[in-house]
Amino acid sequence: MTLKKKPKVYITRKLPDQVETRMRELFDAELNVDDRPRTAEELVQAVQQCDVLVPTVTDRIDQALIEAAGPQLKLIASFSNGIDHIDIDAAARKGITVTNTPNVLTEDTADMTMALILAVPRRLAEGAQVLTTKTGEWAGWSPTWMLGHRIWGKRIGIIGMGRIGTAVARRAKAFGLSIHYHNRKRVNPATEEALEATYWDSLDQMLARVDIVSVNCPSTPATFHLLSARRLALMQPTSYLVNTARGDVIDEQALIACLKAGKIAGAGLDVFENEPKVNPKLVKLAQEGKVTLLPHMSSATIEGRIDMGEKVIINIRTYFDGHRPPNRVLPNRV
Ligand SMILES: NC(=O)C1=CN([C@@H]2O[C@H](COP(=O)(O)OP(=O)(O)OC[C@H]3O[C@@H](n4cnc5c(N)ncnc54)[C@H](O)[C@@H]3O)[C@@H](O)[C@H]2O)C=CC1
Ligand SMILES: O=CC(=O)O
Repeated sequence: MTLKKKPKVYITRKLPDQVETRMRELFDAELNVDDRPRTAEELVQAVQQCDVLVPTVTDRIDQALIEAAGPQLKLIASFSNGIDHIDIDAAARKGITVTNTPNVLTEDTADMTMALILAVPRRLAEGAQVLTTKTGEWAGWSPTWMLGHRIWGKRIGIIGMGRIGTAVARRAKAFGLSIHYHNRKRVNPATEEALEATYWDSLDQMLARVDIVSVNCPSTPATFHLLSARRLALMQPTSYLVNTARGDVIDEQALIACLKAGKIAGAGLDVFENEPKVNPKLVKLAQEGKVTLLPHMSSATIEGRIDMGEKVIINIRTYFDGHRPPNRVLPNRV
């Protein structure tokens, strides 16, 4: 699809300066310099005027919005890896192409997942807090104070052995964890062999046998509350749960109940069911040292965000040059 004039591109959030500069050069770009999240009404107005919408994970691109779009809207080039905020089927029905930005944030997200895997059993946030709130005063080293749990030699169970899950497995192996995973399908034998990974067809069985569970699958109808009250109850009381994927893969209320009852030892969460709201009960559990909470920042590196912007630009350019954009998301492929 070739446009004679520059495509009108509506970007919903502030992006790194160099990405915005390039977008201004290439497109008729409407930026959001104040970074105020756009309202549903503003998004409706935008899709009635722009050729390309560049949303992020904080925008809801649902069926109603897509149906309200004008005929000129051809492409939704999301500045995100996950695409659960977009109704891909509704877009396909309207002939709108959807793209995302995979790969470039894999390693950053895996790093932060590993950071949580280390932080929760080793009480990193609690320890850091001691010196932050007490203005540097503490009683000094003690043989029995601030004891956490060793992760070396333990078993990690990864749910979703895709790009990020595999990158987490590589890191975890280097930290002396044995790798277990559950995925829609088994990964190729070479990857399994390199990671010395054990595949569990049954998620239930894996949950009962591992010490740390890492959630790395997308949010889809099939993964909604995949970690339900029943499945959380299968985990060992000494085990930990880390989620850097999407909040709704875990039944958050059930997780809170499990943590309060001591049915699992702790959790590290970067994502929440009702972002940006965080359940106050989770905040309280964080204050008690039972969970470590991060504000959805697993992919937050400047390098990653610039690369994501570059991918968005390539997807838009390729589309308007008449080719299939490299990161096209197809319906029913989530
Ligand atoms: N916290 C953050 O800042 C970030 C979070 N993410 C999240 O991480 C997710 C994963 O990203 P990638 O690894 O790049 O995706 P990917 O598509 O490479 O991997 C996802 C894996 O999950 C598996 N899967 C899907 N449905 C499943 C199910 N029902 N049961 C078991 N396995 C299932 C897939 O087969 C695939 O192997 C994204 O969808 C996004 O939600 C991604 C980037 C940053
Ligand atoms: O959560 C972030 C993403 O890009 O997906």
